[in-house]
Amino acid sequence: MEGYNGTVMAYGQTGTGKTFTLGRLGEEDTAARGIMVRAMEDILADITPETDTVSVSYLQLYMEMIQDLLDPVNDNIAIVEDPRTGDVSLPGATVVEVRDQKSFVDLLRVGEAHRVAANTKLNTESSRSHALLMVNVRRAVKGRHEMDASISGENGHSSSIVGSLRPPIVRKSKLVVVDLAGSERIDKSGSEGHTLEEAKSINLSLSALGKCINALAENSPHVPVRDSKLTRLLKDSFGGTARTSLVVTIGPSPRHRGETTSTIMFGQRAMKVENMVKLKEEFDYKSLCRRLDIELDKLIAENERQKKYFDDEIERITAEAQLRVTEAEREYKVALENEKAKCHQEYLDSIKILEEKWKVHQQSPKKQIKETEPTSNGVGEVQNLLQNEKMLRQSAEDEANDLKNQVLHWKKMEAAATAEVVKLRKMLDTEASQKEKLDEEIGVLKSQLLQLSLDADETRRSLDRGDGSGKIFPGFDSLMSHSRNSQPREQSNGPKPPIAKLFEQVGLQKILSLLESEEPDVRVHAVKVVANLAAEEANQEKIVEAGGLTSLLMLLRSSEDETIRRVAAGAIANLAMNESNQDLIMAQGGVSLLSMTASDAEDPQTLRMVAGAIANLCGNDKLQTRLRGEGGIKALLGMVKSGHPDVLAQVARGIANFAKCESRAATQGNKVGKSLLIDDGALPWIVKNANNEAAPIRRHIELALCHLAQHEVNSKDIISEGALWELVRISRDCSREDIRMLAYRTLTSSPTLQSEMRRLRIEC
Ligand SMILES: Nc1ncnc2c1ncn2[C@@H]1O[C@H](COP(=O)(O)OP(=O)(O)OP(=O)(O)O)[C@@H](O)[C@H]1O
Repeated sequence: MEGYNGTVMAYGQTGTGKTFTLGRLGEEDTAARGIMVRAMEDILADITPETDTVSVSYLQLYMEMIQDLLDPVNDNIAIVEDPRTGDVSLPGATVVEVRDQKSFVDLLRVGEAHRVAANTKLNTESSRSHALLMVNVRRAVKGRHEMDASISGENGHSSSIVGSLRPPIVRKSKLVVVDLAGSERIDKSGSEGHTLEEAKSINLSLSALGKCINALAENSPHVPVRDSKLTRLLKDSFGGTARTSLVVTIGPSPRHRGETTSTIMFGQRAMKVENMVKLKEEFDYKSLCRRLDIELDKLIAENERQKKYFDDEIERITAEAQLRVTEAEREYKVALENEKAKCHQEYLDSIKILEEKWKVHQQSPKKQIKETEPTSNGVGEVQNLLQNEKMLRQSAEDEANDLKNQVLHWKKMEAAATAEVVKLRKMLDTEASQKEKLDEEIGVLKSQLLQLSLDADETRRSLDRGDGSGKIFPGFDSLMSHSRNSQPREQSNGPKPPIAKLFEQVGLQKILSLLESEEPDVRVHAVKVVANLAAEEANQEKIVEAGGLTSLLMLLRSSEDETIRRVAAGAIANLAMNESNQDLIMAQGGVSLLSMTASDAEDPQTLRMVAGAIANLCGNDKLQTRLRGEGGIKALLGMVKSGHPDVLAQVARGIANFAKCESRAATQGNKVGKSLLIDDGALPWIVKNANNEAAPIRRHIELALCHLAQHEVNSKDIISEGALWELVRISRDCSREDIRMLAYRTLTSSPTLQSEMRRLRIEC
């Protein structure tokens, strides 16, 4: 009952064994245990203490008051209905967690002791109240701990962030066992006074229950659940979402013929009520909140760490640049001072030399008169010295200019360093805003994935309910409409479906990359989205081009999750509608992977998807031999074990496609030998199901048989396996005129079949 609600009710005349059937503890004789004890044994046997909790409330409805049988002082418990889900609960009731069978039996004993019993004429221990045992089982769905682990990993990969926003799922199951008070006629039970009031109250609530059952059985738009507390409490149990079993008890005495008839009629009416069993899963938002808090703390710490790193880096670069500028200025000043000092010294030395020469010249006048030439020589020397001084000045100026240039160069470098710092700051700002954008994008992606997953689950549930629209699950839709030229479904007149929106906003590449996510849940959602996209013919080529087919085949090969394999197979089935994709599927070993999936799977829906994919490949003339060589036909025939009509319909379609291709090849002279289908042992199954009551299965098989019989070399097997009789039946009775005519033409054109028919005196 994991994730589902269940109800067991016992209804019947007083004293006929309702409490006997439901409530016996069977302490001395285990064979005498009632349904309550046995049900709890079953539940406890399936419990894993790490993930599951089982809790019990035990109540009685007495005179329209709900009393807690585990705490009788609490005798006016209110019924609360969840306006969103319609679930009924009793928050005021005592809830006791049950860990073993013994503690449960002790609880039942306490409850039974408090149950109001009064003597009536009919039953010395007649229960005067309706007793309700409520067992709640909560199961944390597997795999969440892995997600937690990845969140606590060092570098939060984006896919793990996506996963962290998916709340853990709790599967809630509720079993309600109702021991109704006796349905009796007041005069028979001899009720008087207070007991009469009890009887009236009991009859009132049971008649309210009867009215609800009648309304539901007749599909009446109004069901009067509000007429009594009993019907309000059991609202979910009839015509709701629970699996409901009704036990009716009757007395063997002819005296009670009237009660017996009305009890049986009650049961018959109740059998007409159809419930829609619904899986109860809830998100565990508290645990998600805790996880997000941790995630947030981590992101804040990471953000602060990065900010500090960049601040330190800016400080370091600024200090370095400053140091280099100061060093350059210092070097320049020293060099300048040195050069100045050197020039000054040279200047002083030159002056000194000149002064000395001048003195020598003054001290020897005669020589000066005699040597007219030397005088002119002295002037030349001065002129030379002045010339030298000028040159020295010039070189000092040049060097000063060099140094100035150097300072200019260093200043430029300082400006470049400052520009680099500004650039780094800008880069930081850009990165921060990109991070913000990415965070937003991830948020959108996560909510879209969540929404899509809910949509996909909802459509799948709708499919399971089979509400007949036939267009609920795009994968299913396309799978069934296997015509290669099928028109694309609804064009863009109306609002775009969520998948198409996601496709546009997120991009195919990103969606496909999620197929390889570490997170199992993200993989599940991603494969569902890809399967939905693959249902649209317009997307199929893009998916294959972007490597989606390879990823889907990889999932078939490596995933251990049944849902992933089922949805991946469905997506492959849709892609296999296209002829060029069929070649690619074969080339990438798709047939072996599909066969392997078929042999491992038990879920009929997985088998249906796999069979659908192979059936599409069967319709390709060029792939016949390879498909069969890689075990495609064997895998297809192996799936008939499932017995599920949806699976059988796909198998039959595959066989019909294959037989048609073979017959075409035979007509064109490309096939000589016997049918590969017959070699692989398909004929006995074909004969057995040629008259299957499900029209889609029957139609495909009839076609397959006609195609097989068209090739003369198959005739002997057709006769020996008894398929001739089926062909004759098809030619006479088939409601589809085209198939009827095909069978007739086949029979009349085959010499071997004709001679056998003459031998058996059969006429078409
Ligand atoms: N299958 C059975 N075999 C033997 N004894 C039975 C059986 N069914 C009922 N009884 C006996 O009949 C008596 C009445 O049964 P029980 O109390 O279960 O009836 P009930 O339908 O719950 O009555 P009420 O509606 O008045 O509570 C009990 O003594 C019980 O032991």
